[in-house]
Amino acid sequence: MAQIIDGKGIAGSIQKEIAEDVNFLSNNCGKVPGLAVVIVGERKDSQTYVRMKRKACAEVGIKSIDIDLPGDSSEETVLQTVLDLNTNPQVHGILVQLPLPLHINEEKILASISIEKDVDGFHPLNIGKLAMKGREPLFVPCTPKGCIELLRRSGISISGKKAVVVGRSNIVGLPVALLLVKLDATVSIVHTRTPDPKSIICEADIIIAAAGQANMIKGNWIKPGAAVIDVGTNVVDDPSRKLGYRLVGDVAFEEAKEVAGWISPVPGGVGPMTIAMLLRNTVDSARRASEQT
Ligand SMILES: Nc1nc2c(c(=O)[nH]1)N[C@@H](CN(C=O)c1ccc(C(=O)N[C@@H](CCC(=O)O)C(=O)O)cc1)CN2
Ligand SMILES: [Mg+2]
Repeated sequence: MAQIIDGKGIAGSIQKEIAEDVNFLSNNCGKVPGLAVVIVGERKDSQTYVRMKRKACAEVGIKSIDIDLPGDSSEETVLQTVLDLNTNPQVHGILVQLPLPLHINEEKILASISIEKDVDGFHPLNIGKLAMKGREPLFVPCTPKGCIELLRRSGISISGKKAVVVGRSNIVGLPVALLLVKLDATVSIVHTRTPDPKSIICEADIIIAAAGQANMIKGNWIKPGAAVIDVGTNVVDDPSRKLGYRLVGDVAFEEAKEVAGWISPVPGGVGPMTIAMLLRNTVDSARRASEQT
C-alpha cells in the first residue's frame, strides 16, 4: 500500500516558510514582494487558478497586482501591459495565465516578460538555461519545481533512478524531464506517438504523469514500490457530485496505490505545489532585487 503524498499539506508548510521570508524582507529590507497576475478572458478554469493565486499571495503577505483584461483584448494591449509591468519597481514577478485566447501569440507575450521577473520560468532564455548543462535559469517553472519538491520532501532520492515522464508539454513534461536529468536520473519521455507506453512506464522507479488523459496509467503499469507523481487534472462527469463532475488524475489512483511505494493524489497533490512554487519564485525575485539596490 503506497504512502500518499500530501501535496496540500506540504504546500501549506512551504507557505508558512514563505510568509516568514516575506516578513523578513519587509522588516529588514523595506521590500514587499509584488506579483502581477494577468488574466485575459473569462475561461472558468483560468479564473479559478488566478483566484487561488491571488488568495495565496494575500495569505503570505505578497502584494498581488491584479490585471483582468477582456477576452477580445488585442495582442498589442497585452504586450503593452507586460512592458509596463517590466518597468514597475513594485512588481517582482509577472504571471500571464495560460492559455491565452487563440488570437494572441503566446510565445511573443512570454518572450516579452523581463527574465528577472519571469516567475513562471517560461521565457525562452530561462527554459534554454534549464536545458543547458552547468547553467541555471533565474526561475524554474512552478509545476515541475513542485514535482521535484514533492519527491524531495517525501525522502525519495532521484540520482541514479529510472524516471519516466508521460507527456511533453512546455509547461510540465519537457521542463520536468530536464530537471530530472540535471538531478542525475535516467529519463525517458513517453508521449502520444510512443508505440508501447506500458513497456517503458513499468520499468520506472519514478513516474511523472502529465499526459492530460484521465486514468491512463493503470495499476499493472507500475513497478512495485515506484514513486508516482500525478500532474493530470482531468474533469470527468460525476452525477453524484453537487457540481456534476469531479477532478481525476492521469493515474488510476485506486489500483495504483496498491502497487506504488508513494503516490500523489488529484486533487491535493501537485496542484497546490504549483501555487506554492509561484510564491517561492516571487519572494526569491524580490530578494534578488533587494540585493541589487
Ligand atoms: N501562467 C501559467 N498558466 C498555467 C499554469 C502555470 O503554472 N502558469 N499551470 C496550469 C494551471 N495552474 C496554474 O496556473 C494550476 C492548476 C491546478 C491547480 C490546483 O491547485 N488544483 C487543485 C484543484 C483545483 C480545483 O478544484 O479546481 C488540486 O490539484 O488540488 C493550481 C494551479 C495551466 N496554466
Ligand atoms: Mg495563441
